[in-house]
Amino acid sequence: MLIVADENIPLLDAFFEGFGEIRRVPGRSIDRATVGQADVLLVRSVTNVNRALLEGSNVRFVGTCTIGTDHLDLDYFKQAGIQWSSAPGCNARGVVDYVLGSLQTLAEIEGADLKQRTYGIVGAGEVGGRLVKVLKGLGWNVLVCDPPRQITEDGDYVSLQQVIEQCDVISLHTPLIKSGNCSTWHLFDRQRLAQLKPGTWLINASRGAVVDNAALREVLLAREDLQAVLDVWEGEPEVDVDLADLCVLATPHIAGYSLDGKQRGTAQIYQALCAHLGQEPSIHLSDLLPAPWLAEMHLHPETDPAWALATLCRSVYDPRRDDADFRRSLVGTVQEQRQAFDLLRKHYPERREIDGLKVRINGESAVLSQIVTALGAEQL
Ligand SMILES: NC(=O)c1ccc[n+]([C@@H]2O[C@H](COP(=O)([O-])OP(=O)(O)OC[C@H]3O[C@@H](n4cnc5c(N)ncnc54)[C@H](O)[C@@H]3O)[C@@H](O)[C@H]2O)c1
Ligand SMILES: O=C(O)[C@H](O)[C@H](O)COP(=O)(O)O
Repeated sequence: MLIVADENIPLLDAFFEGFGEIRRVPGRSIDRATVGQADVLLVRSVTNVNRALLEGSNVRFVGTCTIGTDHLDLDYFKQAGIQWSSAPGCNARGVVDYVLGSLQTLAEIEGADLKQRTYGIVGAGEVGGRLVKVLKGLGWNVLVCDPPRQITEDGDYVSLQQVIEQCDVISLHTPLIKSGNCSTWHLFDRQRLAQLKPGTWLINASRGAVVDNAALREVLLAREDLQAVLDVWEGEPEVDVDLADLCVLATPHIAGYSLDGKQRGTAQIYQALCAHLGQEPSIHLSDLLPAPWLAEMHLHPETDPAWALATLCRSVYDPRRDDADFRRSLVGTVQEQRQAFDLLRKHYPERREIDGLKVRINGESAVLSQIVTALGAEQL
């Protein structure tokens, strides 16, 4: 069996060498010639997989080690009888950590009290759902907008208009859907952006085109009260540098890039390929993930809760370093910037999720205990 795989998929040998030959290719270079003889194609989000790529090839299984599927032509797969799998939820916790770390930076810059703000989560699936749980666990005021879920489930959902009118912080976690009733392409267009409440913080770690980037640039120029955090960009790896300059935090699509999340993505696709081939999975991620660098923290029971929250969030992930690295890369020609965007992602430093962190409170403190539990760390 020949497996053609994006070279940036971690643990390729560990999970897939037993199936046959693995041919590693840069994701943006995967073309018809590369996949022609392949039986299995393993990609990340940068490879568009469609009829133009696959027609006439041997490929019968496509795996994407990502949550997003907007780079896959699923209608064509169905028509052509090609099996496929994504990795739902694999890096969702990494994105939650990114949002939490961003909130700490925003609060610091604005001198704001995070618990006094109203949060609007747009899209409450794998990522948004986990984020809602953490924010509600902290006792914060959260509004959730998810029209597709609202139609099929009971639950406390609000409209997008309510989010725009009532929320101080809006975090976007929808898929990129380009047509239909629940289209999210330019969900935040010029009109909606102009309606944001004074002082709103807008965070987008979903897909770039969920926000009209040109409109956001104009609105941010006109309204100094708004603050934006962008991890994803319309047209990435090309980035609107003027827009990046106007953001409080700007990062190169790394919100979900925890080591755990990336390796989990590979493991999920390995399991899906085993199922496709009717094999029992024999390789387990728990045997491969290294121990985290930071394993345990101790808190005095009288620790200031806001300091404890900030310290725990930032001990896991602080987006300011990624922001600084990214801003330094936004120089030179457009081609150089595109390459830098990909290189920052290819050589991303090790970052872990909070589940691996154990926290001991040296005495009784209900408020600290609530924070540790809400964040998802293990309280000793
Ligand atoms: N920046 C990153 O590194 C990163 C990492 C992981 C995921 N993502 C992206 O984040 C997004 C969310 O991922 P997920 O795993 O939570 O997806 P998901 O499919 O689990 O959840 C998406 C939710 O959005 C809802 N939704 C759909 N249309 C909507 C609309 N018009 N308005 C409001 N809600 C709507 C769906 O009902 C669903 O509950 C995706 O775009 C994914 O590609 C980005
Ligand atoms: O959809 C996802 O899972 C994320 O956006 C993921 O972080 C994309 O990363 P990539 O595949 O581009 O490396």
